[in-house]
Amino acid sequence: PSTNHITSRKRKEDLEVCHVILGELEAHRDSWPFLEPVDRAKLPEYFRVVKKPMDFQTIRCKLRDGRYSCREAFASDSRLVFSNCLFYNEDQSKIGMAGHSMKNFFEKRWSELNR
Ligand SMILES: CO[C@H](O)CCc1ccc(O)cc1
Repeated sequence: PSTNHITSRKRKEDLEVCHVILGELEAHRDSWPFLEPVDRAKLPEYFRVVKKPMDFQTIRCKLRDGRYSCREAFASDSRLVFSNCLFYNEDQSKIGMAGHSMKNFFEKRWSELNR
């Protein structure tokens, strides 16, 4: 089969993995700080320090709009959610602890689905 046939099957497999993981991230009990973009009106200073804000709703829209070329691009945005959180919040804060929990959950599931 031609290479683009292979790449399109690989791309379909990649997108399925992303849908599975994103669904689990959204359903996780500790996902609450990350479900929607940080509110620029409520927290303007957040956008002065966090250069690349990211959240699960934005990732869902990008996935739906076919804006992830491969599973690694999806993983990169997912990891951005957690690195932003741990940059902005103390480790022992409620949101900091949620960030650690979600990062650990993501990396565990990511390694399981990419074995
Ligand atoms: C994903 O949430 C962001 O890290 C902002 C966290 C935050 C929001 C309100 C506050 O009073 C403090 C931290």
